[in-house]
Order: sequence, then structure tokens, then C-alpha cells
Amino acid sequence: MKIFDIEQLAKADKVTIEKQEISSTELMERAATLVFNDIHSKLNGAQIPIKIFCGIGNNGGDGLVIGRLLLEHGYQVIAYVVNYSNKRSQDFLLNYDRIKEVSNNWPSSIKGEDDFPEISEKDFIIDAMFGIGLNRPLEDWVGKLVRHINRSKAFIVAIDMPSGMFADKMPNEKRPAIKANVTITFQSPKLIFFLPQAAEYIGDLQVIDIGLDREYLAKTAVNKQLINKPEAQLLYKPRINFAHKGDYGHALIIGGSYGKIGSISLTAKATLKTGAGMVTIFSPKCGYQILQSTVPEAMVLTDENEETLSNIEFDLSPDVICFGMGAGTSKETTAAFKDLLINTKKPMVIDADGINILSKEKELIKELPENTVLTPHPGELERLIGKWKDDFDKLYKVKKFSKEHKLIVVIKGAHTIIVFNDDLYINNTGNPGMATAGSGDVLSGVITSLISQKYEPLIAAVFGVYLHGKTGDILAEEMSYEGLIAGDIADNIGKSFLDLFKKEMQSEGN
Ligand SMILES: NC(=O)C1=CN([C@@H]2O[C@H](COP(=O)(O)OP(=O)(O)OC[C@H]3O[C@@H](n4cnc5c(N)ncnc54)[C@H](O)[C@@H]3O)[C@@H](O)[C@H]2O)[C@@H](O)CC1
Ligand SMILES: [K+]
Repeated sequence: MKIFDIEQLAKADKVTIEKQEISSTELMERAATLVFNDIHSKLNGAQIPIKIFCGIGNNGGDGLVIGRLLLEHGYQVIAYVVNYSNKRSQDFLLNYDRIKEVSNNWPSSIKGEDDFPEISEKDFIIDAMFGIGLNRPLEDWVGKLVRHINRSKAFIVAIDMPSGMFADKMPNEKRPAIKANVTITFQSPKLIFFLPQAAEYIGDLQVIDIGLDREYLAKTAVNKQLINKPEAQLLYKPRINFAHKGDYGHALIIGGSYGKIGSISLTAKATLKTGAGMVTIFSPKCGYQILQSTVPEAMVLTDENEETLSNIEFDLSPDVICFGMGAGTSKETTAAFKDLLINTKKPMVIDADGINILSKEKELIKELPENTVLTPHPGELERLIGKWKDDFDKLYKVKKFSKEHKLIVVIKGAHTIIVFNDDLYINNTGNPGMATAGSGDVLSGVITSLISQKYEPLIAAVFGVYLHGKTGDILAEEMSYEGLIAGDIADNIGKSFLDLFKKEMQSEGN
């Protein structure tokens, strides 16, 4: 799914109004009716106090339409107009008149702190103060109202965006924004919704298709994509009949140290389970027996050193090399990694201590082959590119790093983001159950495996992250978040392939 910029969305509204020959009021009615339908289906007529905070622009207009529809369906609604400016939008004014027609309780106006209503924990709040039109800091008293609403602990549904949130700046103490339980957004999610620092403001995200002009949406180029099943399906390369294991490549997994052999064992297993034709593991000597018994399908080569890697020599020609899991960052391992980089120019995936070594020995970064995939978790990323001010600054720095070194960076997190040049691919699978030891080692194996099967490294990273997360989602349903461990993900990657083309269950009666 494309993720559009705010300007593109505003343009899409305009184009839609022209091409569908509808008024902006009709488009607002359409959008707000869809939100109403959703809320109505969940509340199902429940007589709970609903308080709607409306701005004076079109986001406020949405709030008034939702309020009118709720009143017409017998809900208890109080609408407030947050009077932060005198510049009311046309569609706000029109809908202000319309809501008066269905209720004697006219919307009351909030002009300052004295007008703040009491909000109980049991209230249901609809936040329609600001949407994508917010373009300057909130006035002091409006910020206070936002904090007042947040403090209430009431259930909050934000329309289009949590009010106070800018599309390109993180909320913070000085820049307050509504902390919604649910954000219902129109047509396209906004990038900020997927950044970790915004998570506590967004709550559960729902995207509503309000029927903006298909042609405009299809033609307009974006550099941000959300990866769901339809996008992942397009990345899959079907297998041919009569294939043999050579067709799916030979992956070499290098890493491990005394006490950390499990990491490469997980990576190797995931590489095989994702479909690589052959896997060889290179580890310190102490890994030999463990690896031969835990991953019998893989071949094992060992370093002359017992406990850490010191000299990575092999007499084979792998299609891809994955380096770093459990390797440590000792002097000798660093030297061995350096030799490996200088002597081989195979496609590479670098994880964990591989990234830590690159962070310490920055000149080694230029030895990485173009399109190498790096898979840092936040701590590793910070060591690699330095501290960032906020998540936007982080993305800026990673894009710069990617362009400068021609590398693909997989920023691991709740929504893992794959960065290549200025392009962002935001993954939408995965769950908190996957925050478990070794989950990253498995991901490296999945990506390595796809490269070995001749997927382009960027596609391998995007598709691999999707499959890894999807497997976690399928397993969490079977075994809970708590019960899920990395080995389960490695063992069950096949389920995410099966799921790719599985027909969704028809609802009963269909
Ligand atoms: N344009 C359309 O056709 C549609 C728009 N829709 C809604 O319209 C919203 C955008 O509406 P608007 O562009 O009117 O903007 P908003 O309603 O988000 O903001 C209201 C207005 O306040 C002003 N403003 C910005 N920052 C301010 C501040 N800090 N203090 C005081 N005033 C400030 C701006 O001039 C802005 O136009 C969307 O988020 C969505 O909710 C939906 O109804 C769908 C259709
Ligand atoms: K809002």
C-alpha cells in the first residue's frame, strides 16, 4: 500500500471532487459516514456518553457529521467546538447548521481553560480537532485541552490524525498530541504512524478507503510503501518443476563463539527452512558437534580456533554469505572479518556482531559489496550511525548512510523499516511475541536464504521481513505471544509461504 505525503492527499481530495463531480461537503459526508458505520458497529447502540471535540476546519466538520449520525441513531452525544480560530471552513459551517437540526443540544463552544468539560474514564471521546491541516504549534490553552483529554483515561478515537500531531514532527512534552486508543485515518496511513515514538499516540490503526480517485492514487509516485500480503504476493517467485538443489543456491553462514553457537544454529535452520538449496556453517571449533546435531542438513566447517573466529578460510563458492550472529568483536574476529571482506565479493547479509565490528572499524564499511543487507536492532543501529534526535532524524540518517555506502538497511522494530536510498518499505506483520532471543538470527537466515534463491537483495530484505513477521503472527495464534520462541519461527517459516496464497476463510453464510 502506498503511503502518501500530506500534500499528495490534499491534492487527491481535490482531484476526486473534480473527477467524481461531487462537492467537498459530499466527500466529507462520505468519509465521516464510513467512520460512523465503524463506530456504530462497535458500540452497537450502547448508551455511553460520547463527547466529540471538533475543530473549526474540515477535521471538525468530520466530527460534526459523525455527531449528527450518532444522534440520529439514538446515541448520547455532546459535541464541543474548540474555538481556536475564527476561520471556520465552509464545510464545517454547513455541518454546524445540520447538526443543530437533529438536536436541541447545540454544540457548546470551548474558548479557553474555563470552558473545559469534565471527562470521565467512562466517556467515549471522538477527537476531531485537527487533522492533516495542522501547520503551526497549538496555542497554549489548546495544548492544555489536549493534555486534559489525555489525562481523563477515557477511550479516545482520533479522526484522521491524533490532534496536535504533525505529519513530520514527533509529539513531545512541549508539542502535545492526543493519545488515541484508535486512530481512524482516511485513504492512506501517514508515515509517522509507523514510527516507534508515535506508537503511544496512534493506538490501533484503521485505514478507511474513502474512494479517492483511483487513477490519481495509482499514478502518483511515492517513496514509502506499507508491505502487507498483496505486496508480498507480488514478490514471491514460484518454484519450477524439475528443480534441483543447485537452483536454490548455497548459503554460507559465518558466526558463533563459545556459548553462542545457538545463534548460528538458528540462522542456518531458518536459511534451510526458507528454501536455500544448501547451507554451510563456518564456526569456531567448539561449534562442530552442536551444529552437526542441531542442524544435520547443513555442512559445518570450523575455524582453527576453539572458541572464536580467527581465520575464515573455505574452499567453496557460496551464492551469499551471512556474517555476524554470536561472533563477538574480539581483535582476532575483527581481523578475520576484515580479511573476509577484502577477499570475497559475494552478496552479503551482516547482522549483530558483524554490525558492531563495522561500527568500531568504520573504514571496513567501504569494503562491503554494493547492496549488502544490514539488519541492526536499535542499539546496533545507534552504534553504526550515531545518536538521533527523533525517529524522523533516524530515518534521515539511515537514508544518508544507505546512499553513501549503497547498502540496504533493515531497521528492526515493531514495524521493521527497510531503507534503500530514499525509499522506505514498512513492514506490517509481526507482533510483541517476536521480541524474544534469537528472533533476529532467524530473520538473517530468512533474508540470506532468499538471496541464495536469486531474489534481489532488496526484495529479499522486504519479503524476508514480511515472511518472518507473518510466521510470528500465525504462531502467536497457536501458541500465544509468551509461548513463542525463535526456534518456532525458524521451524515454521513454511506456514507463511502457504498463507501467501491461501484463500481467506469465507464468513459464515457466504
Ligand atoms: N478535503 C477533503 O475533501 C476532505 C477532508 N477531510 C478532513 O479534513 C481534514 C483536513 O482539514 P483542514 O485542511 O480544514 O484542516 P484541519 O481541520 O486539520 O485543521 C483546521 C485548520 O486550522 C488551521 N490551523 C492549523 N494549525 C493551527 C493551529 N495550531 N492553531 C490554529 N489553527 C490552526 C489551518 O488553517 C487548518 O486549515 C482532514 O484531516 C480530514 O479529517 C475529510 O472530510 C475527507 C475529505
Ligand atoms: K483528529
